Amino acid sequence: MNTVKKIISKMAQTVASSGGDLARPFTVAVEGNVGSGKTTFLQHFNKNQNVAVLAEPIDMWRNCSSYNLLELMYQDPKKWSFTFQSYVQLTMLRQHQRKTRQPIKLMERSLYSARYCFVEKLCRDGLMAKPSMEVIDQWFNYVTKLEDTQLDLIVYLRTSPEVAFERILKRNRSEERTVAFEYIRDLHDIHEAWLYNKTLHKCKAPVIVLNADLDQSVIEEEYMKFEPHILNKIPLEVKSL
Ligand SMILES: Nc1ncnc2c1ncn2[C@@H]1O[C@H](COP(=O)(O)OP(=O)(O)OP(=O)(O)O)[C@@H](O)[C@H]1O
Repeated sequence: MNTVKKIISKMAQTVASSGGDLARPFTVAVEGNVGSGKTTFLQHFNKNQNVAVLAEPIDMWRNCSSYNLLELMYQDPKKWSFTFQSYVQLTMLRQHQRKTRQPIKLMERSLYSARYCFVEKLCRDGLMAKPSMEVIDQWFNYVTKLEDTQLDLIVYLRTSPEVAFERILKRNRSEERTVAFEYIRDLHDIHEAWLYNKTLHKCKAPVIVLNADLDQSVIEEEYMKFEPHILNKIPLEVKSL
């Protein structure tokens, strides 16, 4: 056996004995406003056998030992936001740490959008008390230093707030019936500041921006344009945001 074959064979044995979980996979977070089409985007990659697709743990938020934390948060944000965000942080951390056999991991949202977009919004609206923010932040700072929580790429599904809001109205999710356009507009502005204008918070991963206003009938073409980067076939230059 030549040397290269020996190395490959040794690597294969090591991977097999470790259950396929050697290094952190190439990790991509799919971000964008509520209603931006993250689910549709993930479905496109679901068929690829090199990609582990991790949907947002929204079902867990709706059923935490039978409590619907998402609904409680929308009904009374002042009372329930800390509880909800604590649980979001825990469930997101689990997603980041989930072992996968595939070399690419595509996550719907991340610890980062929870903190930089949603907690940011609660803070701006005065809906989360300062001591609660401090606890969320200390947890966040601690867990985002772990190797498992690092991101290699962010895909930003960029929509106009009007389109996102229209989609939310159309899907008619029961917990979201009280969502106002202003909420979506503010979340849009925060996503823009974080991922487009890069004026809010630091993040080490490069960002790909997709036009997610496009109709479902043509959006596949937009996905295909960026697919080689998402599948890490053409790595993007790493720049600090
Ligand atoms: N960290 C968070 N804090 C508060 N609410 C959150 C948080 N993450 C998600 N949500 C809420 O959970 C619901 C799901 O929103 P999200 O944008 O994550 O997915 P989505 O709208 O189902 O995705 P898409 O429509 O892009 O496929 C929304 O009602 C959103 O407001």
